[in-house]
Amino acid sequence: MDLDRLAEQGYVIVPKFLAPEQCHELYQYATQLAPQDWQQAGIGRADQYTTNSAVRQDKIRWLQREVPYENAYLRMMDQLRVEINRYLFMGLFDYECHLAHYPPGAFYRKHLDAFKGRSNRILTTVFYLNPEWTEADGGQLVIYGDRGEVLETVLPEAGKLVVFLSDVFVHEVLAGQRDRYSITGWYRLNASIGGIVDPTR
Ligand SMILES: O=C(O)CCC(=O)C(=O)O
Ligand SMILES: [Fe+2]
Repeated sequence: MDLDRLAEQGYVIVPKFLAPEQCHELYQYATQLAPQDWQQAGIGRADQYTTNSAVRQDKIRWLQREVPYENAYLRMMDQLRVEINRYLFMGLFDYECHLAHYPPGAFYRKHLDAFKGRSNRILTTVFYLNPEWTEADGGQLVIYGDRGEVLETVLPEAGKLVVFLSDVFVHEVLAGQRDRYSITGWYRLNASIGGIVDPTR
């Protein structure tokens, strides 16, 4: 992964972050989950959490260390965290992530993943699991610059990882024609102060 690029432009797109076999396993895992394994995605954290289908319509599943397939991904992202800290001195403290499933037609309107000075979400990672995704399938991630210009339009293709600063880049997920699977996560700083434990979600 090109950490210089991340440092320079605030985001990086890695077309083949994982080998095809690893992507395929995660894809199989995500697609065989039962409806009760998923929850309606919301906006906001902890006591500010609400669901709002006008803003986002995906279903999510927080990954847990107790589930082997899920732990494997978490451990890999832990390694990446150490690498980023070593190289960019970011002091990232931990990582949380969820699987996301966007059924056909589902979207996530323009948003930031964190607000300046208000959140401990520092870096967003999005990893895509979708084999043979084409332009016609839609479901692109659009990343905007600070004047509202389009910086990147990203196809959610299997193996691709996108990493960006959570409080800098407005982004959105366009509606697609197919079921769209991804793993979205956040590297966080430890914002616990005065013995008050900061909730992870
Ligand atoms: O799936 C994507 O491309 C982005 C998802 C996203 O923006 C989020 O979950 O906050
Ligand atoms: Fe987001």
